[in-house]
Amino acid sequence: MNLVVDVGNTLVKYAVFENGRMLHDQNSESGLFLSQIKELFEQYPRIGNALISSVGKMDKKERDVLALFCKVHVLTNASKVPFKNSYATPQTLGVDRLALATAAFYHNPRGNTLVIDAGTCITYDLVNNVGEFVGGAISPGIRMRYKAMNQQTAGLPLLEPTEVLDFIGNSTNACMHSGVINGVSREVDGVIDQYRARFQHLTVILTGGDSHFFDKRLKNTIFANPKFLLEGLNYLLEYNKS
Ligand SMILES: Nc1ncnc2c1ncn2[C@@H]1O[C@H](COP(=O)(O)OP(=O)(O)O)[C@@H](O)[C@H]1O
Ligand SMILES: CC(C)(COP(=O)(O)O)[C@@H](O)C(=O)NCCC(=O)O
Repeated sequence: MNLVVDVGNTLVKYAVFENGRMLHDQNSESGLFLSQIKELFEQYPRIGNALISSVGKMDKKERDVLALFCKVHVLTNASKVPFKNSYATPQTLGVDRLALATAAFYHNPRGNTLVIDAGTCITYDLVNNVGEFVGGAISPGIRMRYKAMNQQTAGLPLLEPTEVLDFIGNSTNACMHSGVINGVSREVDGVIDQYRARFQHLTVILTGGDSHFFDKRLKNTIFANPKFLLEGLNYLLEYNKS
């Protein structure tokens, strides 16, 4: 059994796999993860290997505690990946994006795949039909846009994301929701169109904790897969075990 841990900039997500099948998955605020480890290993004592991917805050203590229970691998830019990495600065590429590209590669090995991950940031990652990660984009995430408007103005409140009824807002709150939610939907659709114009028969995967705020608004066809990154991590754990 494998345990994979994705430490993002907002949440820690983890999952237990056996023979490629996800048996359990959970979200946790970063401070809470440590207290959940013991319980997890009581429930799944056959976990033999764990892979940690972190672009957020996971300190050494958490890794050391995990290492008391099983063999721990840490995903780094030097880890083996099954695709060709053509990023010009592979040493600065987020390891979460390595996992997304790996999942794209295994799900669609001979096709062009764009993965959009709406988390703290929105990332776009393209793996082409010859198994090459070519890059993508990083843009501010949904909550980051709300926070930026609140923090960098004197008069705008901090809002929780919500459904937008019309793209024309008729109040401060409605205008902010339109700017963020309608704006992100337009951004994502526009970016997908750009990739479709360059890559034939493009498959688009949408994932990430904030994707549900705009997925229904997209005009492009996408496959929603909230567990895509965790699946990529399990592939990478198998690939790096030996
Ligand atoms: N328990 C939770 N605590 C905080 N945010 C949550 C929680 N459950 C879902 N979310 C949503 O998930 C988003 C984070 O998405 P995620 O893909 O986990 O980002 P990251 O990988 O950058 O940590 C948050 O912005 C929030 O809207
Ligand atoms: C872009 C990211 C901040 C996304 O992190 P997330 O929103 O998933 O928490 C992360 O992948 C990262 O720190 N990347 C390093 C820069 C790069 O990928 O080129």
